[in-house]
Amino acid sequence: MDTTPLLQVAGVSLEYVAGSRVVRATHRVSFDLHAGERLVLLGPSGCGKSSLLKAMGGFLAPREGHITLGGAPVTGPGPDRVMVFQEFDQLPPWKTVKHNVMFPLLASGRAGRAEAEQRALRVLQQVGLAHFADAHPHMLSGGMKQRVAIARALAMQPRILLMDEPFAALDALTRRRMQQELLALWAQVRCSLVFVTHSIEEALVVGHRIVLLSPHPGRVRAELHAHEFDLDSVGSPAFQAQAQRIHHLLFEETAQPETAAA
Ligand SMILES: Nc1ncnc2c1ncn2[C@@H]1O[C@H](COP(=O)(O)OP(=O)(O)OP(=O)(O)O)[C@@H](O)[C@H]1O
Repeated sequence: MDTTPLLQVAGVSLEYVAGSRVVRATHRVSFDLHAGERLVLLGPSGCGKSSLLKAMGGFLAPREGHITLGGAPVTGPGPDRVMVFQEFDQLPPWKTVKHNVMFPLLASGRAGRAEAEQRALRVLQQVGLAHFADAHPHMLSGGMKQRVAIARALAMQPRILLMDEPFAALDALTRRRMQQELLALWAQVRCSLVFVTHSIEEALVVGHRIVLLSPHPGRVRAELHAHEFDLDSVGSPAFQAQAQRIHHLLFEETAQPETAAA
């Protein structure tokens, strides 16, 4: 793995202004993302995980601190960073599955029609939905819709895939299967991934590294390695011990910020 960070989040505070009220979502958060790394942002509801993804996506400018991608400041959205959301309705319902996948390629000018179609069919094959290319989203299950959203993101061949609790609305079995599929897909494409969750187990399975955020406004409480864990290690003593440790760090209100390696 390259040692120069691909993305740097340095001392980033994020705020929302609603009338005269200012809501601070994160306070001086710093972490790096390396090329080909799977990084998880884990923390309780409201700690600013989604806000950090928005900022990395270029949709929210830091109030203080800065975000750089390949050494250049992030000043807005770009096709090098794509987002996958939790909601099943992120696919325009009037477009077929194939056209949903082709749309960002065409809209961003990344590909002409023939290449967009070719890429769409290839990624749909990768996510096991080649037979549903001409179906409309309402004909798909929640898991299938999320597969289309992932295919649409991967078709863009982004440098960074930003995923905001993509499996949180799925039943437990489907969620497990989707985690497995995501890891298999990642092994093929090896793009950099930032994955937001508030599930400790999911964080350990998906992440090479976990940035643990404290409650609102989010601060970095700890950084932990999770390279050694996958779906097969769920339930093992080492997995349980690391899950316990994270649980303790998340819920121990008096704990001081620390940097910890597993
Ligand atoms: N558009 C907005 N306007 C005002 N405040 C906002 C807005 N979006 C988020 N916030 C506030 O910023 C804080 C962080 O929200 P954010 O959604 O980033 O947290 P989160 O960790 O992703 O939460 P969850 O896990 O519940 O999705 C919260 O206090 C939230 O109320």
